[in-house]
Amino acid sequence: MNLISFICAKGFASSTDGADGEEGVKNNQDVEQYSRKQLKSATANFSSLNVIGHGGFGSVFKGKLKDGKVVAIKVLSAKSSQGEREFVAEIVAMSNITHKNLLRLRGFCAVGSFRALVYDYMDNSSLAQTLLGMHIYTYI
Ligand SMILES: Nc1ncnc2c1ncn2[C@@H]1O[C@H](COP(=O)(O)OP(=O)(O)OP(=O)(O)O)[C@@H](O)[C@H]1O
Repeated sequence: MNLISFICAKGFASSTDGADGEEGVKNNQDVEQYSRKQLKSATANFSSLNVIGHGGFGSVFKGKLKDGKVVAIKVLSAKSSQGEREFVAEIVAMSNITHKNLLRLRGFCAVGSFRALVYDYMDNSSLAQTLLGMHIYTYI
């Protein structure tokens, strides 16, 4: 059994909604397994127009799923130092946490050598609101 099969066998992949928006830290939110086709159609075939950032994992695309949900899709780059273990570790760790101040991992895609993580999209204004809500002040 490979690592991705392990995730699925453990029951992380599901098509039902998790405890979105609930307060407190919850365990085992549902994490969906997306097909590459679903992510392609969400991002207009991973159009460079939809690239919103780059991180250690690879490029991040803004996308819209069939259900209308706007998401951030992190596609693992061949150049990334992160590999299969880090990919699986992120899914296992994030699927165990639901908190109003943390981005929700909605799902993942693992087809052939293609790997992607799908998060709720957060725009700058909601990020600023979250930070204000956390009462973060800077002292000079
Ligand atoms: N859920 C999200 N919603 C909106 N934009 C996002 C989201 N996740 C990532 N981004 C954008 O993509 C960029 C890269 O994010 P990413 O998490 O891959 O890298 P990072 O924050 O530099 O962390 P790391 O070094 O761990 O890869 C961010 O700076 C942000 O602009």
